Amino acid sequence: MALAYDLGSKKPNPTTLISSPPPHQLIFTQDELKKIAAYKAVEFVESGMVIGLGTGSTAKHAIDRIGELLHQGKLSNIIGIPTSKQTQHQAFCLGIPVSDIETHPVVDLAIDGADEVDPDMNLVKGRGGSLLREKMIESCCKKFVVIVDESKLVEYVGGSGLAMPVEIVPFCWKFTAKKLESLFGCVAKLRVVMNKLDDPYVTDNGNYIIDLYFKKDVGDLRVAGDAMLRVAGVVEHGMFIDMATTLIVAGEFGVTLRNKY
Ligand SMILES: O=C[C@H](O)[C@H](O)[C@H](O)COP(=O)(O)O
Repeated sequence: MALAYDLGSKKPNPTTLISSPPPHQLIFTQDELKKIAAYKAVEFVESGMVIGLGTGSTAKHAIDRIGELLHQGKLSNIIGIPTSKQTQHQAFCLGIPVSDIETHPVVDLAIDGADEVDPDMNLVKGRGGSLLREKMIESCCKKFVVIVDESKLVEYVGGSGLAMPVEIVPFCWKFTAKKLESLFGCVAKLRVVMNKLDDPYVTDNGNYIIDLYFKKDVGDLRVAGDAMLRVAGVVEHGMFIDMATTLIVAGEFGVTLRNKY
């Protein structure tokens, strides 16, 4: 075992390198790295577990793998809790039995991707539009395994310069967007359907997404998150603060695994 990089964090680094790149280094595509991280996470899945099934291109690989292991008889009695309609459909197609957190309020393990991961394992999620259901499910799981390729690692939340998604109610959305802009000095854009610039993107919950673009670090994440939630019209934000318990990163250096708790 060897210790891996820590992205400049001053804290002791508990990251463990669990596999090294092959001697004649292969170049993996980003999707291959996502798949490597996803397969590693599925090693945590045991028969009889209730599993939170994430959303997005990385989580998709994990769900495919769970379906494969079920069909091979290597896993049994799994119950999946999908974090989106898209994931529910995937689980259905793979024959993974599904439920929800009303019927199964205790989730053993959730596996999901992320858009950004900071050195404290705080996340940005929701660029795929599923942040609300993800947060509802992943906040009640015993273990939350986040799977990413190395491109998702940032020095601070918002550090990629890309969107920080916020789910809002459609009613007077421009008013809510302006409030968020003036509160944080950021740029707020309504998410629209790809190739249909006049059609707002509508979440599984019938809401809109406002993407915030910050010019600098938002500072204390809890303070910023609480301030967002105090804006009437905001349903939830995409910062997942202190929720991830395990982080699996796949990169050209190999795969690292880091436990927070
Ligand atoms: O709403 C989408 C989710 O938060 C995804 O987990 C996140 O956007 C990462 O997606 P991907 O694995 O496709 O990069």
